[in-house]
Amino acid sequence: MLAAMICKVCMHATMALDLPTLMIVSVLLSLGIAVGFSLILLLLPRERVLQLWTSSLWLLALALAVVSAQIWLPVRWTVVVSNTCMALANALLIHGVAIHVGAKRQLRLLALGVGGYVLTISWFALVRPDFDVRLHVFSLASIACDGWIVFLLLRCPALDIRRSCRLAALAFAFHGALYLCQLTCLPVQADAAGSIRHGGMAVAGFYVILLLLILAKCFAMLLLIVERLMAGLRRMARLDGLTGLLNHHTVLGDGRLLLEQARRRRCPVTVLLCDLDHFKLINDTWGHQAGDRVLKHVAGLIEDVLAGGGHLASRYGGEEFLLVLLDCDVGQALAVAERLRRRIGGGPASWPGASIQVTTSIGVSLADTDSTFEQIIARADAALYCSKREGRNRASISGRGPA
Ligand SMILES: Nc1nc2c(ncn2[C@@H]2O[C@H](COP(=O)(O)OP(=O)(O)OP(=O)(O)O)[C@@H](O)[C@H]2O)c(=O)[nH]1
Repeated sequence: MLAAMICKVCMHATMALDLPTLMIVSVLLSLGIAVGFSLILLLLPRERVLQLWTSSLWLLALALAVVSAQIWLPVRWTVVVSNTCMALANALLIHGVAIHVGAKRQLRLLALGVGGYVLTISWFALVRPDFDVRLHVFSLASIACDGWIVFLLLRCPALDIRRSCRLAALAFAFHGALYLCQLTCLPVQADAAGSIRHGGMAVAGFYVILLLLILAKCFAMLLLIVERLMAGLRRMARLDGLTGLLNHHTVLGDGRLLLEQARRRRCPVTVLLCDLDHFKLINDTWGHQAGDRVLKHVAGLIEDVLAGGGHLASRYGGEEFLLVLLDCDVGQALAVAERLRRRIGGGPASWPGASIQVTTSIGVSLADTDSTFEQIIARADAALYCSKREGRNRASISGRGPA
């Protein structure tokens, strides 16, 4: 009974859907989507990908409007103009996806594709008019664009935007698959002169599903932008804006987690608290911006020394850095502290007209079995104080004094 009802509805839709109606629906829909994207662009005017996709959607709306105007304009020229707009729209879409996933931009290949497509369509519209060939070329080009986009989305290296990339790839893959079906399974096509009814329910169904998939693609594009913005916000909330290391709040949370996991696996954890020596003097001598430069320089050295190994590196306060070393006993931690101290003391930060020398004092504290993370940091702080008291530019171990 349900199947009969669905059949009835489809039959009704088929009878109601002739090509001009469908074209008007498509134009209105694409205009609505383009306006929607433009409104979002007003909120995010610097979003390069959104700029490209919004332009692409306006071009798509223009292409459909030109096709709808075939009743009043010379058909051949409307075919050329609408297909040119469509090709440019797809090029902007692909370019935006490439930027979104951080892939290499292939502007030359895109320009070649657009040029080749427009020339082929123009040939079969102006020189040797042939509707069937044009339709096949259009379908093949759509499949190629969707395939290109799916390829880019699935190869996206960033973990934090991978979910939306996969969902969007699905929408584009369905869109491409629909054109593949059209190319291989639909013998009778609707054209400007005819109506969808000539093609029967299959052709009407194709156009209805096509509209739905275009909507799905647009939602997928929004999803891509939303997830990337959210990932950016999450990153900003976790990191220190100046150095790019973890910030105070994040290292406390991540450190507690790391400590719990390490205790379960019975592997040692050590905390290093580093404080730059006489940093106020650097600010007073060279200015605050030079001080910032030194902080970035030191952060780079810390990242270098701790590369790999699952350790945490953070900017704990103004000129204080807290490091949490996983799977490191006191001896290994001290070796890391010494390496870091020598790297920082051995290579001055470059600043216009000067190179600024800085040293660091370090406190080292091993996590025992029952202290909280905060208590371990407090012990590292006491050891750091010991290093400062003993003359700076040295590392001290909690409870043992200078190494
Ligand atoms: N440029 C810059 N300076 C900062 C920043 N955060 C804190 N500071 C400065 O860091 C300096 C820290 O000074 P103090 O706490 O006296 O420490 P110190 O001069 O390093 O002396 P010791 O630690 O005893 O060796 C202050 O002058 C702060 O203004 C920052 O983000 N950028």
